[in-house]
Amino acid sequence: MSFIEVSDLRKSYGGRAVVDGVSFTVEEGEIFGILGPNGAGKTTTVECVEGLRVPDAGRVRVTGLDPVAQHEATRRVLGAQLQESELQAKLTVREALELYSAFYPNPLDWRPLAERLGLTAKLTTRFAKLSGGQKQRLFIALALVGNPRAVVLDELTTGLDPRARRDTWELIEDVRTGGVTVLLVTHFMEEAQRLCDRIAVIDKGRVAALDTPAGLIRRSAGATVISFTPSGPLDDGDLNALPALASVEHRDGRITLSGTDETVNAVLTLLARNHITAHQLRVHDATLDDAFLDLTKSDTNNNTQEAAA
Ligand SMILES: Nc1ncnc2c1ncn2[C@@H]1O[C@H](COP(=O)(O)OP(=O)(O)OP(=O)(O)O)[C@@H](O)[C@H]1O
Repeated sequence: MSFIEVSDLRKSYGGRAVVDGVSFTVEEGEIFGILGPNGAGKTTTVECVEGLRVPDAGRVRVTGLDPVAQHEATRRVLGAQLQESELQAKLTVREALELYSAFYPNPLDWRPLAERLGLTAKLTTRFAKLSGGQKQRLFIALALVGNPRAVVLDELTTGLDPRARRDTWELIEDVRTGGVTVLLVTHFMEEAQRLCDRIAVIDKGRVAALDTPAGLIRRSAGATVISFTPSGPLDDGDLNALPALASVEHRDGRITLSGTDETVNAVLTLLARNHITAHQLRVHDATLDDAFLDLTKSDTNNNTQEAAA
C-alpha cells in the first residue's frame, strides 16, 4: 500500500473543473512534489489529501484512511501548514509551539526545531508582529512539531530570503532522513529539482507529467538548450527541420531551441550557411525550468514566467 493514494480526483467550482481526474501515489519516505502554473489546481488537490476539501469524485487515502470520513485519524499521521487566519494574532511564537506540541501524543522537542528555523530570538514575539518570512517559518515548525509520519507543505519557501530558503531545504532533507514523507507544493524549480524524488506537473487540473526531476527533463525539453539573438531573419522551416529538435521558441527577437548536441551543431551550421551571427549565444544542459515551460507551454507567458520565477 502506498502512503498516499489519489485516484481520479475531481473537484469543480461553479461548474468549472479545477481538478479534473488527478491520480498519483506517494510512497513512504519520499519527497513528492506538485508543480504547476498559478491556478492549476495544486492547492485544491493537496487540500483534498488533507481532508480540508471534499472531492466531488475520486478516491483519496492516506495510510489507508479516508481524510474526510476519518479526519482526526488522518491529522495524526499527516502534519499540515496552517493558513494565516488559523493562528491568533496575540499568541507568541513560544506559546504557539507549546500549544501545538500539546495537541499531539508524541511531539518533537520544539526548541531545536525553533533554533533550526531561526525563531529562537523571536520566541516572545506575538504572531501579528512577525515578518512574512518569520510567519512562514513558524508555520513550518508547527507542521512538524507533532512529529507526523508525513507532512504537506504548500508554498514552503515563498516569501523567504535566499538564505532562509536554503536553510529550510536542509531542514526538509533532515526531516526526510528521519523517515517523514513529504508532499510539497512549489513554484520554485530549483527547490523541486533539489528536494523532490518525483514530481507531478499539474496543469489545468490534470497531471501533465509524473516522473523524477531527471526524467521530466529528459522526456520533455530535450537534453540541451541553445539560445541566441540572430543578426538576421531565419527561416522557420529550416529551424523546424533541425535534427533531434524538441522545441523552438521565439521571444523578443531571441530564439531558444532544445534538442541534443546534434541539434546545436546543426543550428550553428545553418547560421554559418546563412551568414547570420548569433548574438549572446548560450548553450546549457536543460533544467527543470525548461521541462516545465515545455510541459505547460499552452499557458500565457505571464503564467509560466511567474511560475518559473
Ligand atoms: N473555494 C473556491 N471557490 C471557487 N473557486 C476556487 C475555490 N478554490 C479554488 N478555486 C479556483 O480553482 C482554481 C485552482 O485553484 P488552486 O488554489 O487549487 O490552484 P493552485 O494551482 O494552487 O494555484 P496557485 O499556484 O495560484 O496557488 C483557481 O482558478 C481558483 O480560483
